[in-house]
Amino acid sequence: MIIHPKVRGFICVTAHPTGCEKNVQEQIDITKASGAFASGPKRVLVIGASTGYGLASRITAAFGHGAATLGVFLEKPSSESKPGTAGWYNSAAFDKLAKQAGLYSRSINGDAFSHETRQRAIELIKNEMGGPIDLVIYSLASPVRKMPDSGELVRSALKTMGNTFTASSVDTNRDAVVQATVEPATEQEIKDTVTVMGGEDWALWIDALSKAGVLAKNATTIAYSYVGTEITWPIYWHGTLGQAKQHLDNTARELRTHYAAEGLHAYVGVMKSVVTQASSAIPVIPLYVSMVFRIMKEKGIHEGTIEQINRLFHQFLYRQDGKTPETDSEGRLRLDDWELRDDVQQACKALWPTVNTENLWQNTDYAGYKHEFLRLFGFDRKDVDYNAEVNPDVRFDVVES
Ligand SMILES: NC(=O)c1ccc[n+]([C@@H]2O[C@H](COP(=O)([O-])OP(=O)(O)OC[C@H]3O[C@@H](n4cnc5c(N)ncnc54)[C@H](O)[C@@H]3O)[C@@H](O)[C@H]2O)c1
Repeated sequence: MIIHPKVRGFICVTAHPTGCEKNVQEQIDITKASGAFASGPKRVLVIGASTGYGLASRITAAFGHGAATLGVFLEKPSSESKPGTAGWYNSAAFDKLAKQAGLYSRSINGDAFSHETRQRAIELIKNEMGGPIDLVIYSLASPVRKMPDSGELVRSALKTMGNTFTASSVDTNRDAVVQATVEPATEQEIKDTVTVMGGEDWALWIDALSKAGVLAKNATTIAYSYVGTEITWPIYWHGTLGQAKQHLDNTARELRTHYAAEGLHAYVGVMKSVVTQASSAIPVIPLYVSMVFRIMKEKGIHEGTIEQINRLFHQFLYRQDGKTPETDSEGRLRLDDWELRDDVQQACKALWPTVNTENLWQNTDYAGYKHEFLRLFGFDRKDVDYNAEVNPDVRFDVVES
């Protein structure tokens, strides 16, 4: 099959296996080059392990610390007419490269919200991993959750609260700056978004692992969050997603209290904005990312997904001096500290009202955004011949759930 990008709205419906493998290799190389890690986790469970922050976490744990990793994700292999998803190819590449490096790697392809998937994970930990999990990364991004007991499908809504909000956004199909209007959510939509993207499922995972005796004493768990800035607050932090993320903050507090005797360290990690499949789908974010990337690159403080997670492990979770990580007043780890620096945000605020379709490419890093978006699916790499035949049917050691 010859595979080229086919972009539909904010998603690319094709992915390239060779490009995805090279992306994974590149993240491994960056992790290795980021220096020796202090003592770290031994057995790691990553929920949402195939793309974005979850994949970067799996790579950092395995190739930075030599940890055994169990990854959970929901991806599709290739079919007769279609290549597999990027997360499928990333996970296949990770599995191959981890095994080549002598690292334990297992993957479950299934719905992380279901009790069955939790049971599958517990069985694998008990039967194969040789000890309990000492780090649980929760990195799911999903628009829908099938409730584990009732089977009901609950959908999240990307909406504001209170008033309709209109702001500049970029239509990535037409490369045009447009005005995007986001409607206020109903009470039900707010509740549903919290059900899908809040902390309930994270707590169910921790409960299940703990009850099954496969969570180590003094284990760490972290769920990723986003707070952002005044520019994105109306759509994110002050919108339905922000409500869900505040629920995540509450869940972290509850987990710390509930599992105090077990010494569980439960954190929310507030991350910077990066280009992922999840963030591309949120109005305003791609334009904000194009702006803030330009400013952070100019200041020499730009980080991508893997650099953020490397820093999370180095400077927060597994510090050389063995100290507990610094947190904000809410107990969260702030990896968005550089993005929120005053000089960065002042520059963003000054640039924001001036950006239009004509100056988009010059005044922002929109080119960088487009490039990174295609890279998510294994495209736009100079070292891959996209006109060459490639086998889309990539198999690896994966447990279907
Ligand atoms: N992208 C950003 O800029 C950004 C910034 C801060 C925080 N975050 C947070 O990081 C977390 C991960 O987001 P991302 O941007 O890396 O997203 P992503 O789209 O790259 O990854 C989502 C992962 O979830 C998995 N997944 C989705 N539904 C699933 C299901 N039902 N069962 C099993 N796996 C499922 C996917 O397979 C994938 O591995 C989210 O909580 C997000 O809010 C993202």
